[in-house]
Amino acid sequence: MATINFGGVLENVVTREEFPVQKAQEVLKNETVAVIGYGVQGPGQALNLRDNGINVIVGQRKGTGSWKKALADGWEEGKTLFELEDACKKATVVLNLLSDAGQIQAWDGMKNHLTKGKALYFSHGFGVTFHEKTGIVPPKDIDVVLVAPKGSGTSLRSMYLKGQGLNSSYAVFQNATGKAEERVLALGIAIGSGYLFETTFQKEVYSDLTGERGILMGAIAGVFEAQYNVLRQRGHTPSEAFNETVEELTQSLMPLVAENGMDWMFANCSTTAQRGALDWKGKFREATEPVLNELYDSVLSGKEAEIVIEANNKPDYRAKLEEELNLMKHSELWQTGLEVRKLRPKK
Ligand SMILES: NC(=O)C1=CN([C@@H]2O[C@H](COP(=O)(O)OP(=O)(O)OC[C@H]3O[C@@H](n4cnc5c(N)ncnc54)[C@H](O)[C@@H]3O)[C@@H](O)[C@H]2O)C=CC1
Ligand SMILES: CC(=O)[C@](C)(O)C(=O)O
Ligand SMILES: [Mg+2]
Ligand SMILES: [Mg+2]
Repeated sequence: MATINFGGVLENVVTREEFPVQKAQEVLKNETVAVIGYGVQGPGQALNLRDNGINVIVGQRKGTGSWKKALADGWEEGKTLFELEDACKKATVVLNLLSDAGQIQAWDGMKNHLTKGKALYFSHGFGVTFHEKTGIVPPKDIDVVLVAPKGSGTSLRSMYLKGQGLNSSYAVFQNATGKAEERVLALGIAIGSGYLFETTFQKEVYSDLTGERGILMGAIAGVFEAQYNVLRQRGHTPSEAFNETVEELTQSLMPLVAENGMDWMFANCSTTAQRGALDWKGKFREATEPVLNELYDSVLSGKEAEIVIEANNKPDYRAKLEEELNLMKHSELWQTGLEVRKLRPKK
């Protein structure tokens, strides 16, 4: 484990250099790893594990779209693809990658198969942290661990195929066998993480729910809409409003931030832009900090978890969600985006 100085704060980080895939293979050589759920994280983690030479099977409800996807990805019914509970029974390590709401419904059936010495793994601290709402309380004689890739399962897979790796956080909630730590690190590396940073189940879920509702998804989608609307109301064309709000950010400026930091992006913009952006940055920070605090409180109190669980329990939830996403897709802003993306020159 390397200790890294992050701007003056020391943290433990595990990289592929000190914990190579070969070591993960060695640690997991006698394990049967079952990936339960084949939605977004399921395929990314299962395929990376398979390509890394781990003994992996998939558990999924038969007849669903995800089951068909698993078949298309080369998992074979009765050999490497099973019903949920059959896979849990065969496994020594169970990766619970059902949707957070699905985990609640499937828990009673799954927990019977979590016998002494097995390991139960999550990619979110949700179920265990909010156990009063989810009912997910693991038996005491198993290991309970977490590896949470900090990005979509789709990226986990595509980055792995390019030889890169998404970063993931990891945590041990329960160490019944004395081997939970090496098991979780081996799993973290074998699912294709670039490096692993240490956390707890609680810290993971509080930061994750805040991040996705905040800047990663909710805030950025909201601020995009606000700026696009203002530009449109002030007489700008859709393409101008879109390019000045989204396209320039994703195509030019954020890649510069990703490459070398915010000051580097600023340094590569005009002095006119730098002056104005530095002056307005504080105003945006002050306007949004109270909203982000309100959000964090709502996460901490369990209200956000409750909203998600309740929404998912409605029978028409998927259809309603689909409708909301469709509304976004068909808005002028994102229809403009569709056309703008087509205009990007191809290699
Ligand atoms: N989507 C992502 O890329 C990320 C997800 N995570 C976490 O990973 C876990 C899995 O998330 P996703 O892959 O997004 O899940 P998902 O929403 O794609 O669903 C996964 C699977 O759960 C199954 N499922 C849903 N309800 C069920 C039920 N009642 N009974 C049995 N099966 C059911 C579905 O058939 C689907 O195959 C969650 O804990 C999530 O918070 C963490 C990081 C990123
Ligand atoms: C992709 C990810 O890490 C998220 C946004 O937290 C999620 O999908 O839950
Ligand atoms: Mg996340
Ligand atoms: Mg999340």
